Amino acid sequence: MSETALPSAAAPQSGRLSSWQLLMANRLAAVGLFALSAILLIAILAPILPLPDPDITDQPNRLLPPLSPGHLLGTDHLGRDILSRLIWGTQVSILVGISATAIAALIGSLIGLSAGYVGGKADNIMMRLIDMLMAFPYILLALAIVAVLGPGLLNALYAIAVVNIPFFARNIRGVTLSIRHSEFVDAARLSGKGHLAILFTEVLPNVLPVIVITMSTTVGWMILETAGLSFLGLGAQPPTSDLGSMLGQGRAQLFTAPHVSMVPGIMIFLLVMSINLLGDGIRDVLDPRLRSGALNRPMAVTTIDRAVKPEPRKANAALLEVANLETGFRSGNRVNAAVKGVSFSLNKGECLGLIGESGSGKSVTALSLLGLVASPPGVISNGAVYLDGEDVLSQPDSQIVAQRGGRVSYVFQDPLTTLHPLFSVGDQIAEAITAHQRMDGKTARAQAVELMETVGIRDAQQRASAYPHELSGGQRQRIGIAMALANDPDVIIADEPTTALDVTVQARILELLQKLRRERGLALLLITHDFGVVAQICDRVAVMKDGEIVEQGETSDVLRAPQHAYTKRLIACVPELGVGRAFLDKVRPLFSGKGAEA
Ligand SMILES: Nc1ncnc2c1ncn2[C@@H]1O[C@H](COP(=O)(O)OP(=O)(O)OP(=O)(O)O)[C@@H](O)[C@H]1O
Repeated sequence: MSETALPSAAAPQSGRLSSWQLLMANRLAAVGLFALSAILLIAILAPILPLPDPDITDQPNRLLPPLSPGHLLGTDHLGRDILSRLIWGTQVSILVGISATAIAALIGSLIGLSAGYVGGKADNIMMRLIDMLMAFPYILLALAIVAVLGPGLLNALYAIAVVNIPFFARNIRGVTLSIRHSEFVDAARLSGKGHLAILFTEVLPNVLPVIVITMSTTVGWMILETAGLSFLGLGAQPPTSDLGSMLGQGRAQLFTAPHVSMVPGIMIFLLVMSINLLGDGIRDVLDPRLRSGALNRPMAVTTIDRAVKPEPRKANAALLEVANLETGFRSGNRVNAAVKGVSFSLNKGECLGLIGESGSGKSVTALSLLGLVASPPGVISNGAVYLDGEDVLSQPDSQIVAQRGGRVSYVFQDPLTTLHPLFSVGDQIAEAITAHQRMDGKTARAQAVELMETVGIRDAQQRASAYPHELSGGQRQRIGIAMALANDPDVIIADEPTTALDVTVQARILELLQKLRRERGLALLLITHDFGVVAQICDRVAVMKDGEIVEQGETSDVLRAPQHAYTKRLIACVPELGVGRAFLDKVRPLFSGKGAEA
């Protein structure tokens, strides 16, 4: 983690940027866009430019060099003006390339969408046919198609489109497969939507960016392939010419008049290069992670931009003390504060509950403690986090990384998303151990099994080989706790560790945390939105609202005499069993009163 200066608003790291800004921030894409725009403009303006007819031959003036009077780029072997042929030929090449891409994208995407969505036998048959197409070398296949249809620009276009259909079909099928059983698709199915409606309103919008990206990255390739067929005399037929046929006709004069073939060659290079650079840029812009700067992040560190550096605390400081912490998220030039001047402390063996409604800033506070708020866009703009009196946020990155999972560890809300799906849980706990301690794999694995026993997993030896998806929600959460305990930490931050679990499993997990706290003298920062949980295990509680702590104190005191209206409402939300209507009557005035805060 580093104390970095605020990057300029124009830099891609500065938060959410518009698509245009993001594209322009990518210099190569910007160069590609300007080069392509210039080429397109000239090609479009071809009919009104003062150019000689590209097909008029002039034998006495054949093979004139560039910069000859009246012929800026010289003439070819029939005395035709190369500049005029180049501009008209570029227009033809672009039109053919774009049309071939559109045809391949349309047919390939429809095949991919239906194969991926329907699955089963239909998918198998379609994909095997696609495999057969892909098994031929593409140029051979294109040549075979042109041989059957006959030479000509239109037939070359069809051939190039056909050989590229598999590319689209495979890509789109893959994406469709991955989303066809997503929750939102299942929800649409449950709502009674038909297959076609689901395919076009639920699946297609999610696949569209991939189609656009694939098109933008293949159009250059298709122009090149069409030029290849024309070069071989199978594409554009005289008098029509495209860049490939110009290149082919110049081949015979390669040594006597190299400009005849070099000029279209350079244009093909510029055209394909600019399209590819722009295509790569568009692909990056369409990736939502890039918009937040996620792909620019070098590592999990939070930018710290504090005007005032805090003093170290004196001796006898609390184990963990958070002083006036302010964390926000950059959006363009602004920083939107998510945590505003939060202060609390936690002693050895103590449990502090951090409670508040969704979005009140609990997780951002917890992640700020060891610089885990992703930057960009996160930034800590004020305050300090003291661990045994030393400000963690002033320490070098290596020291902070060593504290993570070492002295302070986290238990996250949903272990299914935080555990690696491809490694056994035993290996993952062992990895958490070896990340901080030197030991051989066998010892680490044995310790992992011990930890699994500590957190109450039966048949730990055997279950250590299980993968996360083979365990129940409660077991996975126990694995999360075992990983947090791996290096005997001083502080455990548990971010809503029981939210995803049913009440009986929740009670057992809370009991386990309580037991570990007593036995190991752990300090526990428990993040929750449930006062019932706080009442069950926390010594003290801090209530958060809109990024601020509005009230804190001993749990029993806060429960008995809450001071803030918001705390009263949170407490009132814990239902009492068997009270029924009386509970609703008690709660209703708290939420409908004129003075009640939103
Ligand atoms: N990456 C981000 N970019 C912009 N704003 C963010 C980001 N992450 C969090 N926020 C904002 O910070 C605020 C606090 O979020 P936080 O996740 O801390 O809430 P929370 O109290 O933990 O909520 P929950 O109980 O739902 O997990 C929210 O307004 C949220 O929109």
